[in-house]
Amino acid sequence: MEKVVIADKLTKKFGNFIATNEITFAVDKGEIFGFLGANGAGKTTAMRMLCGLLKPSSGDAKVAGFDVYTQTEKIKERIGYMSQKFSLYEDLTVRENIKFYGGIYGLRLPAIKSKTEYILEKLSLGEVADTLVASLPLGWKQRLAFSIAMLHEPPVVFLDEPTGGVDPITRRQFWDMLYEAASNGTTIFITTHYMDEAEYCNRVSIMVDGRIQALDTPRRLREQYGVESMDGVFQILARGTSTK
Ligand SMILES: Nc1ncnc2c1ncn2[C@@H]1O[C@H](COP(=O)(O)OP(=O)(O)OP(=O)(O)O)[C@@H](O)[C@H]1O
Repeated sequence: MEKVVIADKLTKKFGNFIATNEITFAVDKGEIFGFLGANGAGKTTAMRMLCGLLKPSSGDAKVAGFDVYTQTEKIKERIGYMSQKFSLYEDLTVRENIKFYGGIYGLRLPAIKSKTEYILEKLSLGEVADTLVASLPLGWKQRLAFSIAMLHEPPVVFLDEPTGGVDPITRRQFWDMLYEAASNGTTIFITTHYMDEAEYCNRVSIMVDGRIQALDTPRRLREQYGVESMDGVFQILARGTSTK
């Protein structure tokens, strides 16, 4: 199986403080990999290193076959990225946002046009194509932001708490998009605080104080810790408490 994200003892120190401590894992092509941890565990730091935005202190990592020390520009071209504070322009329309980001990702005008039609149709946004993004419901904005992160058809997409602030049904609709992208071979690397979402991942890692404390399928983690849900696993590992 092709490995799309590989981290080998990847470490980031800020002065004497070790934010990410020798994390090691490999994510398969088309896998949905959940990257969990309590606030301050080091997830964002790790993700920024993998996206080529922050130089590691030590260890190695490759994303889409490129090295995080020496090939950061190539990595940036080949990844999609969406954060909780996703960067849609609220004062542009849906159509204008797609066009703007298409241009940033280097798509030509005909490709932008066909992608625009595809996204409008797929997300049933035809009626609001010329409406300002500011007036859309949050769940619609999140799905639009994900579609825009996928405009240049990256092999891997990094999602940093992409579904914050919406209800479980709206989150589920977002996850339908993730499953479809993954089944088409896109690798999904996602952080979340929602444990229903952790259950949806193929595999989950849980970080505590900069280290990966557990990494397996949700089912095997539940079995290993003898609990009914990923929330139970998370409480034991990340919060140091048991809810059994
Ligand atoms: N530039 C920096 N300089 C110093 N310390 C930093 C810096 N960036 C992050 N840290 C520290 O590293 C630790 C890990 O932060 P990080 O943002 O990676 O955690 P996180 O798991 O993403 O948390 P959250 O879920 O709150 O986003 C925190 O204690 C944070 O204060």
